[in-house]
Amino acid sequence: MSADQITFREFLLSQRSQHKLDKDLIFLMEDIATSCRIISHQIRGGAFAGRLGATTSTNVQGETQKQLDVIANDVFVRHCSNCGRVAALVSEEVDEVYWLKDKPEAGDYLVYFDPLDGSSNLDVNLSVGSIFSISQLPTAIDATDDRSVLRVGAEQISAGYSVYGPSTALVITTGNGVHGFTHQQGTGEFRLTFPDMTILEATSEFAINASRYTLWDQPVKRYFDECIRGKDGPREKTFNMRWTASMVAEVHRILIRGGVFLYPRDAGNNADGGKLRLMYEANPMALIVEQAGGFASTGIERILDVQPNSHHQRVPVILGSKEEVAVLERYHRES
Ligand SMILES: O=P(O)(O)OC[C@H]1O[C@](O)(COP(=O)(O)O)[C@@H](O)[C@@H]1O
Ligand SMILES: [Mg+2]
Ligand SMILES: [Mg+2]
Repeated sequence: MSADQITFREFLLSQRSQHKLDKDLIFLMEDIATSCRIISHQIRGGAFAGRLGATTSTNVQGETQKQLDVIANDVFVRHCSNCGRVAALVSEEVDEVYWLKDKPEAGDYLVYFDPLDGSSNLDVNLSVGSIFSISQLPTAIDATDDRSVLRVGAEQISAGYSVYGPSTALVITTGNGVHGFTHQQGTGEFRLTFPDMTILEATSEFAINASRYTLWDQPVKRYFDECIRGKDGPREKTFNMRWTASMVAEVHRILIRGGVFLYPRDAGNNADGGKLRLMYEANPMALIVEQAGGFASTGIERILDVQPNSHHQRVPVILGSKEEVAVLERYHRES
């Protein structure tokens, strides 16, 4: 371990002095790191403790909840409630907004999270993760009004995700670049192993669930067909494809070696507006991708500019290497 692999706390304290981070934000981010550490432990021991498999309950998305979805949600709620500046929590696994304060003040935090992302991978031992986003209330509000959590993505003050894969990683931004940490067995510390992560502008690797091909709109079909035609096609280069069914794993791969990830709105999810959720999947990942020099779009507009109309709203997602996202936006404009 080299000396510069500083701990998560040391890193946040250095960001505090450089970028005037609020001390309460540091405490909250440490509570989130603790949640990820505990969830990582719960997942890795899942098979022994009978924590794999589904519950009998469904969440607001109409999905059957995995046992670990519920466990991870409870861990986030317990730890994020420690910080006295948190006004409300919004979780993928819970219908209503969790208000922690009756009279929230200006500047209080709003924490949005997907406690377990890629949960269909759990029982087959593939990578999953957690995603979080933090915004602030612009003004004090007299009563707990759910509309006040509908903040535009560009207002986020911090976002991040963890991946529970071969190792446990935690990747964050506070608006000052993107930095990745790896969980160190033994000490339990998250140590800085990927400082200043950046996304390659050009790539020849894309990720999409190709089994939905017949459901796609023309711009996405055109993009996919051209990638598949490779060197002999209009793109004149060979493309590789990946699909892990876990957004966190896709985004982590893109931060490390570039690429583009798509979950478009299609004939199958059109009524819902898409598959992935704006407030705790698309927005945090869009902030991270943009902070790393990539771009995130619905195909039509920048994800961070989407005005939310519900805290479980879904949107089309196209994110990653700038050049490929630009091609896809152009195909949407031309269609
Ligand atoms: O089942 P599909 O179509 O492959 O969808 C996979 C996508 O759904 C998700 O699993 C949705 O997230 P959750 O597991 O948190 O519900 C994404 O992580 C992933 O990109
Ligand atoms: Mg998810
Ligand atoms: Mg989830």
